Amino acid sequence: MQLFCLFIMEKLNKGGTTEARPFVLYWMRGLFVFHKGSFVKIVVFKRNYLRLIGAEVRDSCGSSGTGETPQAFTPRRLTARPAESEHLEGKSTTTHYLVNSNKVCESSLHKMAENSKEKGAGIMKKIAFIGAGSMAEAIISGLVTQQVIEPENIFVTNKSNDDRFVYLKDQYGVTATRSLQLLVKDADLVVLAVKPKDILETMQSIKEYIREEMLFISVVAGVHTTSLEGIANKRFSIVRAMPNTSAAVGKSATALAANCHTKDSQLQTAITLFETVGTVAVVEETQLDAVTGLSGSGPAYIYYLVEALEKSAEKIGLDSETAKQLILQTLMGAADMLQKSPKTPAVLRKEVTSPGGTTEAGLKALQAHQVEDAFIACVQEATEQSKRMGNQISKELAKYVVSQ
Ligand SMILES: NC(=O)C1=CN([C@@H]2O[C@H](COP(=O)(O)OP(=O)(O)OC[C@H]3O[C@@H](n4cnc5c(N)ncnc54)[C@H](O)[C@@H]3O)[C@@H](O)[C@H]2O)C=CC1
Ligand SMILES: O=C(O)[C@@H]1CCC=N1
Repeated sequence: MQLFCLFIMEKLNKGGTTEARPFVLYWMRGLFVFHKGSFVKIVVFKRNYLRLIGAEVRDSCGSSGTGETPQAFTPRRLTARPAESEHLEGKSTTTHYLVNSNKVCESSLHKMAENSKEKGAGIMKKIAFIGAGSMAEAIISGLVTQQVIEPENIFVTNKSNDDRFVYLKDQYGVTATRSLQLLVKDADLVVLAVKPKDILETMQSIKEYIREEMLFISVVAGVHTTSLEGIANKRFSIVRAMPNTSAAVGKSATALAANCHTKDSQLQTAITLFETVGTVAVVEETQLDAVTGLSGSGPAYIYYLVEALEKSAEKIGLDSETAKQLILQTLMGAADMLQKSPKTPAVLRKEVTSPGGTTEAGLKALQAHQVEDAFIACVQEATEQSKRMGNQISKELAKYVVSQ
């Protein structure tokens, strides 16, 4: 089984570049903690750095983003929690208490949390969340847990769910309001966390409150910064973020991309914010579709693998509880090996594979079913879908901008 984990890691890496390894590894670890439920912790693995992959991006500044946007001169790093689908109706799937179970990382974690607090204390006086769902709650939980900002200075709004307001107030002590003026007034940072389908309506309702000096963070999949600027009909600092649901356990692998109006200090604020819920990589905006296909959607691929392993365990006669425990520990062990060992996934895989042994027989079955190709196609298709969604929304917004 451990071998299968290494195999998946190898295949997912093949869909991108070797630079994707820390990213893949980080979300795998996040999944395991999320899956295990009771062993929850916040870990800010700042050593997981990603390098910028040079990419051309057109922005509202009318120029290529390469070398001009703040990310071009900022160290690229991995650092990064989910919450309200409307169906949750006030309830939450987010784990609220974050306990550090990793002794090795303890001192550096505390140091980093202190750094985040220090940075946050100076930069974040008021944060407004538009959308009070899974992603918003995940981030709020990280900020409150790490005492980056006083909870009452976190303002949230949603479309119509009052139970959700009560829940968030009780759980985190945040200020919930439907007054957009109160929400955004004096906010240094606005986090847009609505579904892509609600973007037009949301931006229309808040555009009059957007000020040039404010930092706007969008976690909305696929929606380009130029589309957000276009609909607001003004130029302002926007950082797009692509976290994943492992943010719920402080283990998101988040990627950020800033538009050309974003100051370096504002990008640092965004990094600090997402470091409270995991790791952060700074990329060009054009890379966000790939990030979405790899690590944004990534948790689902691993859950799918676990479902398949659970089915296989049943077929070979193991009881489900024993199988669950074996699968989870094998996943966690493989993730730890990948993180702590200098060996590549391929070398680690070979170490499990005795010539003529069981592993070799199992791997042959995977190859016969073209599992490698399937994983590569999976990540590529998810990436293409992110592009398609983004382009479709850009077109819809363009129609709106022209006709308004
Ligand atoms: N679920 C995931 O794994 C990930 C999701 N994302 C992105 O995060 C965003 C939010 O996702 P979730 O939190 O899962 O969604 P959700 O459905 O849980 O929450 C959406 C929130 O937006 C609010 N909303 C809708 N229209 C509004 C309006 N006009 N004004 C104010 N609030 C409004 C809803 O009331 C709700 O509170 C999406 O754009 C998604 O692409 C990004 C990364 C991963
Ligand atoms: O499936 C989706 O579209 C969103 C974006 C990344 C994860 N979930």
